[in-house]
Amino acid sequence: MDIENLLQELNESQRKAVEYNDGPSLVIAGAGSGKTRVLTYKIAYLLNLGLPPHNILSLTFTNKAAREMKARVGQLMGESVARRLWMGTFHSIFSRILRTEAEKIGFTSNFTIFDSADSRNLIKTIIKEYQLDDKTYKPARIQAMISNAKNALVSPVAYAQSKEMQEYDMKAKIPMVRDIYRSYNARLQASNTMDFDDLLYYTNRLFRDHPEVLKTYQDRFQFILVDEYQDTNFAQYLVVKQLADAHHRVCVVGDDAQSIYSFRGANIDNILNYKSNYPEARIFKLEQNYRSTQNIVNAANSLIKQNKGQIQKNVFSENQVGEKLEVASAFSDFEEGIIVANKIQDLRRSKDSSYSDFVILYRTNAQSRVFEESLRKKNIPYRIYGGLSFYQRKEIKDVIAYFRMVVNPKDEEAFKRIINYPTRGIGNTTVGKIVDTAQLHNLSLWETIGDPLAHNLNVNTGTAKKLNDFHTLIDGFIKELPVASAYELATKIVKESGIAREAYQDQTPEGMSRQENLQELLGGIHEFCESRLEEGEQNIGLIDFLSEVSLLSDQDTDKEVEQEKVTMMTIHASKGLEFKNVFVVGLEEDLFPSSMTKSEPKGLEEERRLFYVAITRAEQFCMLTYAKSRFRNGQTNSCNPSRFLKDIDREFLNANAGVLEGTMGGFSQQTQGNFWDTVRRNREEKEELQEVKRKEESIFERPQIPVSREDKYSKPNFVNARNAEPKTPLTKDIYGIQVGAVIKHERFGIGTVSAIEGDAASRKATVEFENAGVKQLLLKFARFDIIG
Ligand SMILES: Nc1ncnc2c1ncn2[C@@H]1O[C@H](COP(=O)(O)OP(=O)(O)OP(=O)(O)O)[C@@H](O)[C@H]1O
Ligand SMILES: [Mg+2]
Repeated sequence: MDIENLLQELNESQRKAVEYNDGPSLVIAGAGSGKTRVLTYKIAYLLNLGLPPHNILSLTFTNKAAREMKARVGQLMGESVARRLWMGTFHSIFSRILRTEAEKIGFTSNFTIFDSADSRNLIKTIIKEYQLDDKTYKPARIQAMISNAKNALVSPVAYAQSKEMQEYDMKAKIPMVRDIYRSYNARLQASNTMDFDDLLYYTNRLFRDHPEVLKTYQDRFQFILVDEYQDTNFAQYLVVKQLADAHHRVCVVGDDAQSIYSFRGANIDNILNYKSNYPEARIFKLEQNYRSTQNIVNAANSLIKQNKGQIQKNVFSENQVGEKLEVASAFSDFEEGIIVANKIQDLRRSKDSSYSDFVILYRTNAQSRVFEESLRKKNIPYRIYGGLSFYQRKEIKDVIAYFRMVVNPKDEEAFKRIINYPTRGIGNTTVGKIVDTAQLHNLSLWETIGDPLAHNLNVNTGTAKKLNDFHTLIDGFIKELPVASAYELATKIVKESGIAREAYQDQTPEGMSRQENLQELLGGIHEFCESRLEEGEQNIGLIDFLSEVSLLSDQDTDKEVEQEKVTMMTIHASKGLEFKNVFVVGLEEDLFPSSMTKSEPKGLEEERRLFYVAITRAEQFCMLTYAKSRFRNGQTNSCNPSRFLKDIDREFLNANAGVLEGTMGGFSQQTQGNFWDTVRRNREEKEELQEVKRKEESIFERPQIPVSREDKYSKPNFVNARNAEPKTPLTKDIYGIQVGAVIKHERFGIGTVSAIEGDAASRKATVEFENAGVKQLLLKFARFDIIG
């Protein structure tokens, strides 16, 4: 595309921001003003200037955001160029770098990644080994403390040496945290595994300790771009700084009013200090919001004005004035569900909208349940985004543990998960012995069972044989690793491990669902291989699949937005997205703002920013709802409307008489002195907050209501946006396809089926496509809709 035409699609300030590339720049602007657009167009602009795509590093907050940006750059500059960009989340980009450089930091390139549950399990084990009381040393709390330390780049040694940390831990009566931290890290390293925080921590260490490596990456990344900069933490900030130090060609965009991740260590100072880091930095402000109506923008402005600590911004919209924000009160959470479902149905008819134009945003995942019910009653299709993720399901985690074990046999948590799954008569006592022996000899669990006799593993011959069989089984898979594709090896593992047999013997509904999930997993791996092959890569092994899967975060567990479904998600997950119609629900004191944030002004301001993020997702219509009673923690409580409703200027609200009555009047903000407190002062608050949040999450875990499989969870789209059409289920004669049927295939477009052959898994259709010629589709994997 001609670059001049491209720049025409920007306003004056955006254009200036895109064209300035001589040094560091910061785009600071309110929601919907085109920050992400500036980054995307800047990439196109740089490519057009001749900068090779592999010299551009672009960091986003979610994999989904990266995919979208890549797709857009692809449209502008061609797909093959877009593919070569270094574009992804901090975690995915840095894990890629760490795999290449693993040896330099004491790992090997096949390291596996612990998810949060694995980390917690290891911490639990260590607490037990130290014979500490887990009521005092609460694993969740210790995990949060270690995570905070890592994000602040405090190593176990530095932790142990810090007087401040020690004083804090003594006061909190948990003086052994430093020992737990040390053991935890040593164990991770010994088992060649990293937790999520390590991906950032070790990248920093790598660059700090290996200047020659840093130099390589500084040279590679000639231009660095960061979206959602307000939510970067110290480790992320520092790694960007190190990379950009050589050339200062870095552009970050963000909005301090949308900083909502301080509980994960995000530090808004990064935005505020940008200018002191780079005195020569140019700052660009964007003021025009292109997303929302004037009423929505003005309402959001009036809300965020109530926060003391923020950079002054002027945000306006020249779109239509639009409708006022509607406020609705319900007698109960149940009724709230009905109100929202009715409104969706009305609006869909009156505005001829599609279901995918609607989103329901809530503060906590637990709130989705009532909406699931009310939408289902009305036959409104919906999708929960970031709900119980496919990869968190037990049977899937079990299979993934096998994969991890095969890729990295030292992986301790994976070992423990599968040593007796499917049941093979290796009990806890034996596992205990293996763990003890491993520690005694400084070996991994895997090495210990490799030669039980040599290591004096005190087990009887029967058990020794079982261990030996297990070892042989896994070893067989390991041998296949270099030669088999991810799909081939995964299929072999599912079969030969006995997992498939176990699932297929179980004909209960749960068993059937397990079978479907296994099928779905293998189908997904197949697609993954196919799409990578299409992208020109070769030898797509299990390790490639595993790297991709381990980095999927909550926000990425989506199916595609284009589907004809109402979306439900937490506000945290909605960052950066936009929808025509937005419902922000559960606007009640103690829920939103949540009870644990109310007592401190900083917490309250963050909650208010969260509300700001929610409202600013809306393009045309926004409804705010609250219930007067709600079922929580096993009982029905009466609730008061959120004080935030009062924060919005009445002129932008459409509230029936009495709806706003009882909202907290005259709530006065305490003066906060210096809003951005020192790290030290924050620490206690943050930990407490995290602890309560975790607790809340576990209390509120969504009860599982049997719904259709698709709605029950959402499977991450790790392939790419091409999987846009609803997936054909993988069961038997499901294809329901006949000769003569007209189908729409996601890649080949429209075509007519001319023949069908083969049985069950190998059933194939020959299709004459209008524009893609004749193709044979393996129905098990083909993605299409029957349209006639
Ligand atoms: N100059 C423009 N002309 C037309 N549309 C625009 C322009 N700038 C931005 N938009 C559109 O406005 C919407 C918001 O833009 P974008 O998502 O880039 O904003 P943002 O500042 O990143 O928002 P957020 O803070 O929510 O992440 C998008 O749909 C984008 O395509
Ligand atoms: Mg954005």
